[in-house]
Amino acid sequence: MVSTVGNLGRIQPPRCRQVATTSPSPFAQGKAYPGRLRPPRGTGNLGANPANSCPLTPLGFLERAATVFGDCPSVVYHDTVFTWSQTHRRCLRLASALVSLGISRGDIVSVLLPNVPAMYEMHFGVPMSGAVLNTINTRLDARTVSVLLRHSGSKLVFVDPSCLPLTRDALKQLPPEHPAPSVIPVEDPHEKEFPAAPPGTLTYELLLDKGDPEFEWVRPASEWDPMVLNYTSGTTSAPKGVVHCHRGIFLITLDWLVEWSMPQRPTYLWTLPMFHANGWSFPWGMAVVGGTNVCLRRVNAGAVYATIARRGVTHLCCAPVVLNMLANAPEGSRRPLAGKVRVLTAGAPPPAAVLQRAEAIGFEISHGYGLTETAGLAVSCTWKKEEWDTLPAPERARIKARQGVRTPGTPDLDVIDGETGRSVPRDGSTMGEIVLRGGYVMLGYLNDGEATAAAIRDDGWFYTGDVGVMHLDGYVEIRDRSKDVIINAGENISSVEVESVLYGHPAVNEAAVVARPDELRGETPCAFVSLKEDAAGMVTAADVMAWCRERMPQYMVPRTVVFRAELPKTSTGKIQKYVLRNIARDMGPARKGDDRSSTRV
Ligand SMILES: Nc1ncnc2c1ncn2[C@@H]1O[C@H](COP(=O)(O)OP(=O)(O)OP(=O)(O)O)[C@@H](O)[C@H]1O
Repeated sequence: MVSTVGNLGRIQPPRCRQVATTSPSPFAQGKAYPGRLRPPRGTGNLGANPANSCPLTPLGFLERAATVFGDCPSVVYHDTVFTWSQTHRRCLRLASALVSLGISRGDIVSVLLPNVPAMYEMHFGVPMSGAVLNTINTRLDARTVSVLLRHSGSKLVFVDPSCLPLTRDALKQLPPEHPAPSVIPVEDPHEKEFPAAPPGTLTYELLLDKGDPEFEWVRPASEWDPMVLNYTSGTTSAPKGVVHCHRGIFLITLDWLVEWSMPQRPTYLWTLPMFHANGWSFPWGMAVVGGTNVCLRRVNAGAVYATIARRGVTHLCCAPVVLNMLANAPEGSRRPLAGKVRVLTAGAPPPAAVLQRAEAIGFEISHGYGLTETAGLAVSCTWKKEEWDTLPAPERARIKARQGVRTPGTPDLDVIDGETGRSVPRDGSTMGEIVLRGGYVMLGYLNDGEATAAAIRDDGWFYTGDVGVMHLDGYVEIRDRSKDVIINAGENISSVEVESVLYGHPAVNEAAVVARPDELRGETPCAFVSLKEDAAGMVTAADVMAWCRERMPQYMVPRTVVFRAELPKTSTGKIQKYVLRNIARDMGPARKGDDRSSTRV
């Protein structure tokens, strides 16, 4: 059992590709990596020195925001509005109060909160105490929360009133010898349904009252010090504990402000849960640009459209499932967009049809790709305005559905053949594993050296486990997760490609394609489909197959179509393909003639 993440930290720099040089570098004697730091003495000793080697950390963004944007709104929730100088002081109070509770450098502090102001403050206040922030997905079940609390050795948990029963159940499931973390409730005066904490309870606001707003926050001793611990979504296996350091978070935060051309003082709507890979680094990013963080406890189409209109939202991030919800929202809950709303979507493949529908409503969409292990998005479908803006809408959407190129902060990205380790040809069809390297790749998985070594290999690449192709223009496109590829008589079928055709069907709301065992061909595609409300019962499996047959090679056409009212999703909104795969497997091998039958499970 651990209570700190001291076992992760600075590792050997990877062996990167060397650039051939013909003349000796004038800086040959400088140090490539900070070793023992000395003050510079003459030109022969250039390199790292105490003035250029102070640890990079995103925490300093807050102090700067208080100076530059002090009176501007920082966090908005219902009728509560904080300014940047208030947020700065509240985070210092939080940090100092944690220290006075005995929290020290490297301890884990967990958080079970939706997107409320306290959740925003945790992203600064917790690491400013020297602790490591662990945001836990509020939609998990008690058993999983218990596993995570035990695995992380968390010392303290901040809990939303809606998650208190869940937390109590989770704590009950901890083994008797495991020290239970202290629980601090975070009350929400805007939600009348939650009873007030019993008198004498140390709540979040009472804790802040005890804190010192002038606190000298605990700076990292090294930029490699762990700062956050995030568990993966558990789409393919049990969630893994990903640890990131100050340096990595600093780099990815600035990277995305550049890549998304973020202006000063945006109005940013929190539709993406901050517990999901720290909201792709935008909690820290908003402090850089003095944005207004508009918090939303519950995300549904009506609330999102209403908040966009009321607050003049300019930016939001969301998974494709939320984009689909906004695009398919019935007229009643949709409102016309008064201004430009820029949306960044990632987390799962966004079908071209969904992108097209959302853009038709007026959203300006960017698409990125990343993993919990990369602290956010490492790849972006960077838009070539002059070249692509004039294309017809379906073509634009098809191009935008590709995951794209490395962001400015990603030094290297490739798609490689698993056996030879060589780059696949740029032909848009040869599949390989997507690999990358960059300063924000995780330190590793907490207490899991084996999984860390499998993901970060001696060849200097981080292996994503995603299967993709490289297009002629250097843009990458995901074809599947390695576990989701369907192998049909030796031919690889990308489930994502089949899904994107299904999403084009006017009656389809959601679609997921998995492998079903097949007597003759090994595996065949099995499509699970939910229909839009007004199309329920109007479409048959044969209709769906006919739609596919007209748009893809015969071997890719689903041999089985299963209609469901809703598809099972992970707590981060990803369709749980392993659940569907089990259903398809339990259906038994597909036999000749099955493709004429309509299936309803
Ligand atoms: N734009 C995108 N297009 C396609 N897939 C994406 C995109 N962005 C992210 N993904 C998928 O999400 C994965 C990263 O998700 P995350 O880190 O939340 O955990 P998970 O991989 O879903 O869970 P686990 O690793 O526990 O199975 C990527 O490996 C990729 O498969």
